[in-house]
Amino acid sequence: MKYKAIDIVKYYGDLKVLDGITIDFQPNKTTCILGPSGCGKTTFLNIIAGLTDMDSGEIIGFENQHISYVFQEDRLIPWKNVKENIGFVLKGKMPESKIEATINRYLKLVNLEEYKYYYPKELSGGMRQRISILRAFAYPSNVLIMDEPFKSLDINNKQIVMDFFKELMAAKNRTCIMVTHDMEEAFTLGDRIVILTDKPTRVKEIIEV
Ligand SMILES: Nc1ncnc2c1ncn2[C@@H]1O[C@H](COP(=O)(O)OP(=O)(O)OP(=O)(O)O)[C@@H](O)[C@H]1O
Repeated sequence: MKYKAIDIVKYYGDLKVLDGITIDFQPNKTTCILGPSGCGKTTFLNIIAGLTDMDSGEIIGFENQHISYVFQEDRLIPWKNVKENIGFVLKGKMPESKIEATINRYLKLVNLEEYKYYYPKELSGGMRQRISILRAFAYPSNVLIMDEPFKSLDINNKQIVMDFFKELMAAKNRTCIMVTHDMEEAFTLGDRIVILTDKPTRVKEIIEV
């Protein structure tokens, strides 16, 4: 499967946010997108995910794909426990009988089995973000979109969650597109790094790691 964004242009009113962004995404690899705050990274991810319309350009390969999206802050449902939060996205995606086993397998992979019946408010920020990432991986998607998933974490938790992300990427083939503003994070996790400029937002450089 080829995943491409070709010459994407996006305006919000008179503001030209994206000025012809072209990127090839390598299948089953991680592409990190780096750029200054407000340059349009989230907008670009939303266009790929089909959540935001573009003014011109072409998105190839993402249509009819199962996409998992991890947002900057965890989007766990507060009144559901860990098991229910993961089970919720798996419902209808696999036989009911497989759901519990899938949840157990993923929780075990990250040593969070004992938190299965905890509610989000009973978990640390790092644990909640790990569950969000875990949920994205448990969902049978082939594309994983992540918008600064480590942003809200302190330095210790960030390292834990980044290691965990690498473990999950190694365990399962996914094409991952991750936005970050942290160069070190991009070099640690990315196979390809795309650097965007600001005003107008274009691709400045593509680095193969
Ligand atoms: N729905 C919207 N309507 C109007 N303007 C918007 C909308 N969403 C974003 N913008 C503007 O578009 C620009 C890009 O926003 P976007 O959130 O995509 O940038 P970003 O690079 O992800 O920012 P950050 O790094 O701070 O998260 C900003 O100037 C923002 O104010």
